[in-house]
Amino acid sequence: MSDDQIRQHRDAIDDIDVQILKLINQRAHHAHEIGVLKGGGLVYRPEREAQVLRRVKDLNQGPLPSESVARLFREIMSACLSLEKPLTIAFLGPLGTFSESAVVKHFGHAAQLQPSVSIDEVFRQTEAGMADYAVVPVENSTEGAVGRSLDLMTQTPLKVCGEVVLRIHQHLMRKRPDLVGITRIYSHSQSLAQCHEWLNLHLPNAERIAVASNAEAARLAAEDVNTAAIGGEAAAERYELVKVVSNIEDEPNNTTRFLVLGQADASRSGKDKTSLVMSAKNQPGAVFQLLAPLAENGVSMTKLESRPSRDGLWEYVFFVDVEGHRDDALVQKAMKELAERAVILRVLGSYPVAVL
Ligand SMILES: C=C(O[C@@H]1C=C(C(=O)O)C=C[C@H]1O)C(=O)O
Repeated sequence: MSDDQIRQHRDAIDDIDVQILKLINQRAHHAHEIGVLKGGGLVYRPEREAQVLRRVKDLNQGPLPSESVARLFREIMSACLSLEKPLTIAFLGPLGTFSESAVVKHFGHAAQLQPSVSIDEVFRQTEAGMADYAVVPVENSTEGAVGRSLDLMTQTPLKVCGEVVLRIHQHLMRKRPDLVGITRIYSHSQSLAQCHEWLNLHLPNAERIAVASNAEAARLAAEDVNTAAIGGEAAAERYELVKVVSNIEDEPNNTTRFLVLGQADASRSGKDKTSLVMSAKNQPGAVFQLLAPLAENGVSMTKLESRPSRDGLWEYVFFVDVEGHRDDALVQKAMKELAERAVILRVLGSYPVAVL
């Protein structure tokens, strides 16, 4: 291709960029006007954002992949929303954790990050209004439930208004670019567990030390050349460590699911989920009977998780996710019947199925 042809294409791109810039700012103007009309009420509307993202994915005819288009619009909306009001999001810090990646994936880069020292603190700050939303991990495809998040979910007045599904890649990182002389490996207990087989095979003699977060692990590994950390890309970058071996997670489809909590849940988006927590009487067949109204009303269950109840020995609470919104007729009917059978039934919130 000649220089002349390249110049023609670049001229075309320059013209298009002028139009894109103008259109994005027109969009931002409308978002700002909507913000004024909301009059200080809730500015972030998860159901609308999910609809915008689904629509552009459906309309997209390429050559850009729909996932890329959705990511671009995620950032455009993030910037537009910050004109209405910048959102502050609490998550398990420090910076460099997978929770931070989940926040950015869901809210875009215009959101203000508020790293907290523990999952308890994430809930507390959001409940106290020091953060607009909380993002907490609830389950990992390899390791199962994140107990602390679930326990806190039963007590909080916050509502679930979204979910984030994040593909997790774990890397072995340290100051040196090789595996020589590693005596200790730091990581969060979940990450250590997710890389258990790889560690048994490649570093069987190194001591495994569980610490509060992967970012904390990376910080410790940066201080001592005889140690290593396991964590994500963000942790390696933040502490300037070499990724000696990438993708060491035992399960190739390793994903973590996070929930977004705020003062209210979401309205219907057309493709929603509802999270419930309930407890059954301590008698044979109780769980089966408890859940029967879901099947009888054709409401699909996407998750069932049990946790020991904290106020009764050998009593259990159940976390159940169902397809549909709490305003859907069949979901309402099923919940009414569930409420008659359960000792406790609480709706944690309805929210759009993750789009990104
Ligand atoms: C503009 C609005 O406010 C926010 C920004 C949105 C956008 O940029 O499209 C969508 C939903 C809201 O989170 C709206 O409610 O429509």
